[in-house]
Amino acid sequence: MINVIIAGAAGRMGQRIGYMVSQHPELNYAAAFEAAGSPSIGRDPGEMGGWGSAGVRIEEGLEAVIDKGDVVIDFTFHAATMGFAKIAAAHKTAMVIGTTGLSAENLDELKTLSVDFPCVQAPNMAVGVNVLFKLAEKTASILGDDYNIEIVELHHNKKKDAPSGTALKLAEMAASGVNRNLAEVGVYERNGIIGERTMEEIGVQTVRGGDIVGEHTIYFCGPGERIEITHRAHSRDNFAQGAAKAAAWVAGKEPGLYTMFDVLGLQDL
Ligand SMILES: NC(=O)C1=CN([C@@H]2O[C@H](COP(=O)(O)OP(=O)(O)OC[C@H]3O[C@@H](n4cnc5c(N)ncnc54)[C@H](O)[C@@H]3O)[C@@H](O)[C@H]2O)C=CC1
Ligand SMILES: O=C(O)C1=N[C@H](C(=O)O)C[C@H](O)C1
Repeated sequence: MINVIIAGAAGRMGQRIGYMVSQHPELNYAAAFEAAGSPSIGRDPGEMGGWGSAGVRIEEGLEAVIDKGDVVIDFTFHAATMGFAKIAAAHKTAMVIGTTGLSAENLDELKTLSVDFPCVQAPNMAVGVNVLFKLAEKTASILGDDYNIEIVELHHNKKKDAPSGTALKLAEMAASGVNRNLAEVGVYERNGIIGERTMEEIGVQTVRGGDIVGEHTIYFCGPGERIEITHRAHSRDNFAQGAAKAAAWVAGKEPGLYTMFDVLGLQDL
């Protein structure tokens, strides 16, 4: 069995990942931890989530549990994630990172750290979204420069980062399909007398409200027609299943930075 350590075990994702790990035939829920001072410390994450006993108690900090597992699954907060990655790299323990809001500098640092440990990092671990990433790139490359590309994402009112990591990755994939650099053409807000839209720009807009789990639409708007491709998450379970799948895949792999395309075999599509 592969022993799994779950970071942020009391969080919305940490809870569902715990359940999926407990159900996975190759995975064992070996340890859980939370931030210092969390009221969940000492509690059983399964009992907290209402799915039975996980057989572990939530501890404080990764250092307390790092020797108990083969892989750390992290869906927490970007500032914390980079600290966990340093600890996992030092212990050569595999990691699955689903936390979003990582900066370009964070991702560069992760790449450097990954010479010492195998790590899967992806802003969305649902199968359907990873297919959508590929569709965005292909559709953009087929339609070319005559179609305006716009992305709209909707999430719950507790989400801390914007735009979502998924929307940013969608924009990056579409930009790659039309040979543009997202850093140069991404537009994240429009307000006032902004003038006509340029053909090059790729718009990314954010909606926050209620308990929306996550929705992403990419629009290709051309002369006389438009294509809209939407992914809607009905619950957090697809993300959590993807995280469990990634953990089973990455344990024992060679050091390196991997994505869900590697886990799902979509790299060459
Ligand atoms: N890649 C994917 O498929 C998905 C990624 N996410 C991302 O996962 C992250 C978490 O999302 P939610 O679960 O909704 O948030 P949440 O706020 O419900 O859970 C985060 C948990 O991390 C804990 N935490 C924060 N700092 C910590 C630290 N230093 N040490 C240990 N635990 C710490 C918090 O106490 C909390 O329990 C976000 O960045 C979100 O965008 C969410 C869904 C899917
Ligand atoms: O915070 C969330 O909830 C989600 N975050 C991810 C993101 O930022 O893309 C993935 C998913 O849409 C849910």
